[in-house]
Amino acid sequence: MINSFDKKGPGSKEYTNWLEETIDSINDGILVIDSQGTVQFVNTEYTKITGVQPEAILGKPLKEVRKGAILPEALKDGKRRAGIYRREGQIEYVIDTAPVRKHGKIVGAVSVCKSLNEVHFLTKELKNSKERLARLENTVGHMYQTKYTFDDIIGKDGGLKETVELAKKAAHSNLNILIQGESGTGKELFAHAIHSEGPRAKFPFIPVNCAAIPAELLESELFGYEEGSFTSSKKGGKVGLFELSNYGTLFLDEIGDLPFELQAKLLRVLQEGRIRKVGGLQEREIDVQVITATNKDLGKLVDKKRFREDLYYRLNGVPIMITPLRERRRDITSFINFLVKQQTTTQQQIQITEDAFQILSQYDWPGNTRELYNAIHYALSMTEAEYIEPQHLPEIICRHGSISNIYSHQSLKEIIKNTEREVIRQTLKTCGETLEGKKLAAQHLGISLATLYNKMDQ
Ligand SMILES: Nc1ncnc2c1ncn2[C@@H]1O[C@H](COP(=O)(O)OP(=O)(O)OP(=O)(O)O)[C@@H](O)[C@H]1O
Repeated sequence: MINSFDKKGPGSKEYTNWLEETIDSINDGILVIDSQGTVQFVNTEYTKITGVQPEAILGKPLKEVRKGAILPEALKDGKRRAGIYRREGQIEYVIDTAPVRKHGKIVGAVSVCKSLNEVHFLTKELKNSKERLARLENTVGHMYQTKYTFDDIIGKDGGLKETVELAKKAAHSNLNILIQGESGTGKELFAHAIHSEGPRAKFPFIPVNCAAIPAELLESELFGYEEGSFTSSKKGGKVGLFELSNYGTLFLDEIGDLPFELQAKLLRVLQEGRIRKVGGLQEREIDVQVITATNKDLGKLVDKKRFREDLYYRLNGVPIMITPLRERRRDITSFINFLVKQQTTTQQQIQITEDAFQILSQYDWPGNTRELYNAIHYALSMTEAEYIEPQHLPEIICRHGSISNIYSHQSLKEIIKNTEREVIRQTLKTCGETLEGKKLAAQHLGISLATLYNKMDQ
């Protein structure tokens, strides 16, 4: 050991003081006895752990002041002992003991004690961290899983059946897939179904909406960045979505909105199968199936030079076109049946009247299936009876179906009878179904009670 006491050397007062201070600053409790078993030294941590003050113990035989002390055994048998458990009130600790030898002769013994409170604390922390990690893994696992399979796709009209068949084949290929169709036609649903059908199903499915991420962030989101590559960059850098979806599927929604500068970078990644983080030098191989979707006409964007032609062909490995709902009207019945069944209980048998159905099947559905779903959910919450009628549908859809369209299949007699029945039903709903309510309803309608009963029976 090299220190400033070398001149005075071990044995000097300064040296002893320095040694005591050193031992005192150790994080474990230390107690030393001499060859007679008398306590010669305790450090501050020993008092902290055991609660025993130095004046209560120093210069006294350890066996007398600490009943059951094991340290004097080391004087007799010269053995080391480790991990002896002790408890002092709330404080738990473990002791290691060892004899102190000089020229082979036992001249004393030392014990080192460690508080278990810290160990307990750290164990608890570790347990919490493990639980947090498990929760995170669970959440992240769910985040990266698909929600739908091909079984969730409803309908087969207007070529949808063939589209599903094509998508199933594409799922087993390694080709990039481009899904085109109007908003709400089910492009994202198809992307989920393709991923869950194919061999990549057990790996991540990562959806990215290219229109929702600011252009200046998109590149680092997709490819990641190295630490310090820009002022607000995170410590340790960031893993990009391409890398996160390795062996799985990256779903780039609204690909028509991908900034032109990024299109060249995406093309490079798709051609080379390698990515390089923003601000990085190293390249990393990736194995990702890329599914893209757009409700824009990508071909037209190419013509207008707003989308790179070479990228368009790269992405369009398997082109999937989803027909708009107005061109597969027969599917509307399947959607309605599915939604009504899904939303109602077995006791509550809600049906859709012919008039309401006519309106739904003649409407153009610019928002496609999404709009139809919303309309049916709206109607189900508007009706209190067991059938959905035109007045329960969203106003915009009702307004669209003209009178002649709505009633085109009915005779005038039927229209009058149905309208009368509906007016009576609404009036009774307001006045009540009791005798008094019926009298009031008849009065409101300007008919006798007998006529009201008569019409109610029809
Ligand atoms: N054929 C279908 N069968 C069952 N549900 C469907 C079908 N098509 C669409 N849907 C449902 O309609 C809603 C809209 O679908 P989705 O989000 O996949 O459409 P999108 O084409 O991706 O729309 P956008 O272009 O606006 O992003 C979703 O709730 C989806 O589950």
